[in-house]
Amino acid sequence: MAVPSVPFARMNGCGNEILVVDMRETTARVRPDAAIALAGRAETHFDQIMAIHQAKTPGTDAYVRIINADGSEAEACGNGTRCVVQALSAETGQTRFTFETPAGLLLAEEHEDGLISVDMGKPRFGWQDIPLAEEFRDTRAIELQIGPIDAPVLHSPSVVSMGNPHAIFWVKGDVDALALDRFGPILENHPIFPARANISIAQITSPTSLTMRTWERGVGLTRACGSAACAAAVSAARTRRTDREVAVTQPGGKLSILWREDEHVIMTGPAEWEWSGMLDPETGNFVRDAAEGREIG
Ligand SMILES: N[C@@H](CCC[C@H](N)C(=O)O)C(=O)O
Repeated sequence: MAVPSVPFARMNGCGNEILVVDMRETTARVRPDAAIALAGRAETHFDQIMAIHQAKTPGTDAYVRIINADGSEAEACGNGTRCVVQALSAETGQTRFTFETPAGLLLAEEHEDGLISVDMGKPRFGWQDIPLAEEFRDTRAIELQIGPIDAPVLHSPSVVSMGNPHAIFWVKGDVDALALDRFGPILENHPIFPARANISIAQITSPTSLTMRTWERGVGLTRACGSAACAAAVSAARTRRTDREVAVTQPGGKLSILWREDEHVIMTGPAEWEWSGMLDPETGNFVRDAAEGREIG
């Protein structure tokens, strides 16, 4: 039986390329093959698909699945969540949302200035939570390095779960100077990370700011990664490199991250709509809307 097409919007959060797909009127799912096909085309190339499904739990606004460009599913996506907020608030005027994801609940709010805050929950630091393949008592700096044994290029990352696994390598110099495209895939798939990991390199630029780049699990190099920004901010504060509130600069833009005293991490930043269309979630075939409308529903 043919699956009806569903509306989708091409958006970005600080340059993180997002397809917001509205699955609320169908029981179908975005198939991994369809995602891979969409990621492979220049026009619909994306880092994550945010598939919005009917809410499963009373009190929540939607159930959201997060699909990486390689068809794998992720537990968290900060930049994509802001895009979902913007798409739904454009449709309904609602500004506060509670989303359910496979990893739990996310609270989000659009502010008057258009910026969007997402409560990304509490970071987890236990080695089984991240997860790591073996016990590390101190996850502020684990024994892992890349490059010659006596002159490693990258070493001793902080590791943390923001719902999804992150490793942050601290560097003194320019984050653009390192070949993350070469080291990223090796580290993402390193045996120490049984669920793979998002790999970032970060430079502290002041007690309230850092600059970073990320090799995303299931994607590759991205212009921004919200959960990685949270992971870096939390790890920087935890290792006394910065305060608990920092401005994070990534190639695609800036995010503000606050690690509150109650341990919740609040990420604030923009989301941008680009264009809309209709999509077959089983094949990845799509048509662009002729008239550039604003809503996805
Ligand atoms: N871009 C996202 C993170 C997406 C998920 C990640 N690739 C994973 O597999 O964990 C963000 O903004 O957080």
